[in-house]
Amino acid sequence: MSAPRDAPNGIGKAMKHLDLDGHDLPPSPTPSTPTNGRKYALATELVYTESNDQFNSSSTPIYQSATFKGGPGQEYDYTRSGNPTRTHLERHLAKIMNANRALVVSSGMGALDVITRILKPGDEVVTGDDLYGGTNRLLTYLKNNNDIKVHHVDTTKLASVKAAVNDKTTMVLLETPTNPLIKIVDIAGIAAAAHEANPKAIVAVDNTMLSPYLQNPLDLGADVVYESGTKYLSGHHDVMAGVIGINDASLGEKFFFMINSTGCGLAPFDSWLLLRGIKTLAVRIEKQQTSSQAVAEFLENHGFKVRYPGLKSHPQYALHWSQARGAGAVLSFETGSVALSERIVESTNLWGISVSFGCVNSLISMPCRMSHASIDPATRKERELPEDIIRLCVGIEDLNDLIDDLSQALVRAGAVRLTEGGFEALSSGETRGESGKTTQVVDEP
Ligand SMILES: Cc1ncc(COP(=O)(O)O)c(C=O)c1O
Ligand SMILES: N[C@@H](CCSC[C@H](N)C(=O)O)C(=O)O
Repeated sequence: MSAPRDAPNGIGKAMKHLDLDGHDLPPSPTPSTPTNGRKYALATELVYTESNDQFNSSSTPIYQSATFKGGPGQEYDYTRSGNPTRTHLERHLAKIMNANRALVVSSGMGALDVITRILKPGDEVVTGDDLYGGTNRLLTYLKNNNDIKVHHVDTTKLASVKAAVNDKTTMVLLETPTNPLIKIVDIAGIAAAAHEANPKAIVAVDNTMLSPYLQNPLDLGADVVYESGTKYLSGHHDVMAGVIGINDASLGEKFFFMINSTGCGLAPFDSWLLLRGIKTLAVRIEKQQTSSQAVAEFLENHGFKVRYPGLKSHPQYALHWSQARGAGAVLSFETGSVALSERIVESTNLWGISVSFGCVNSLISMPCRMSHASIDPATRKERELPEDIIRLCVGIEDLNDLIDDLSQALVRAGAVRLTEGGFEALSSGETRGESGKTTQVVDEP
C-alpha cells in the first residue's frame, strides 16, 4: 500500500505507544488519530472508500502476505502486527462507527476477549441479565477462573445499575437491544452513572443487534463499542469477524497490544469480505427492518406477545428511539408452550432454522435450545428467559413470501385458529393442535 505519510486518516503519523506496563512500543499501523470526519451521509460513507493502491483499484486489494520485505521502521512487517487490507477496513470502520480508532479481530467473541483482557483479579464488572449466551459464558469463565466479580443486574432499570456500580467497578458491559429478549438499556444514563461511581470505569457496549448504521454508542458516552462483524456488517454469513471502536488513544493501544500479542487480528481475505459486506449495509438493513416491522405487526395482530422496538407496545419504545435510528431486524415472540414453539419452528420452510442473525436470509430459532443453550436452565429461569421464546431474524426476501411461510407454519403447528378473514391466535389454555386435528400440547416438565 502506498498511503502517503501525511494521509488525513493519520496512517504513518508518529505516535507514542505504550504497552500495558507503560513501556514504549513501536508505532502500530493504525494510529489513534481521529478518522471519523465524514464528508457524506452515512449510507454514502459506507460505500465510499479512498483507493489505497498504486493502480487506483475500485476494490481494496487483498494483501495475502504474512510478511513484508524491508527492515526496521517500515509500516508493515508481519500480518499479525498489521496488514494493509486490515488497516483499510479499520480506517473505514472508525469512520462509520464515529470512533477515533477501530480494530478488527477474528470473531465477536474475540473482540470481547481482547476487551476483557484489561481486567485484573479483584476487578468488578456490572452487566445485564439478558445477554448473548457466548458473552455470558466468557464472563462466567472470568468469574470462576480469574477472580473477576461479575454482577448481573436488570440493566433496563437505571436504579439497579446505580446500586451495583461503585469505585471498584472497572467495566460495565451492555447489550441494547439485548439478545434475545430485545430489552433496551439507557446507554447515556448508565455511562454517566458508571463514570460517576468510578471515572476510570470502562463502559463497553455490544452493538451487534443494530450495527453502526442504526446506533453509535460512543456518541452516547460509551468508552468502547464492539460487535460481531459476523452479523450485519458482513451480512452474508460467509465470514466470522469482531470489531472494536474506541476514542481513547491509550485504550486503543492496549487493545492493539493484545491483538498483536495473541494473534487474533482479522485475516486479509476476511477483512476484504467484511469491507465488501459493509458497502451494502444500508440497503440490507433498510429492507430488513421494513420487513421486520411488518412481521412484528403481523404476529402482534394475531395475539402473540412480540418483542420488537419498532412496536409502540415495546415498554422502552421511547428510550430506544432516543438513542437509535431504527428498530433493527431481530424480534422475538412467545407462544406459551415449548412444544408449540418447536412445532412452529419446524413447520417453516423459508425461514432457516439456524443460530445467528444479520444475514440476507431469514432465520428462526429457539434461543434456549440454540444460541443461549450454554446458559444453564436454572440461570435461564432465574433471569426469566422464557423457554418457549422464538427468535426471528428477518432477511431481504420478499415480505409476502416470509409472512406466507410464517402463516402456514403457525397453522400447521396449531398455533392459530382459522377464521373467515384469516386466522387468530388461540387464547391461553385453549387446546392447540395441528390444523384440523385437536392435540393437547404437553410441555416437558
Ligand atoms: C450480541 C452478540 N454479541 C456477540 C456475539 C459473538 O459474535 P461471534 O459469533 O462473531 O463471535 C454474538 C453472536 O455470536 C452476539 O449475538
Ligand atoms: N454454538 C455457538 C452458538 C452460536 S450463537 C450465534 C449468535 N450469537 C446468535 O445469537 O444466534 C456457541 O456456543 O457459541
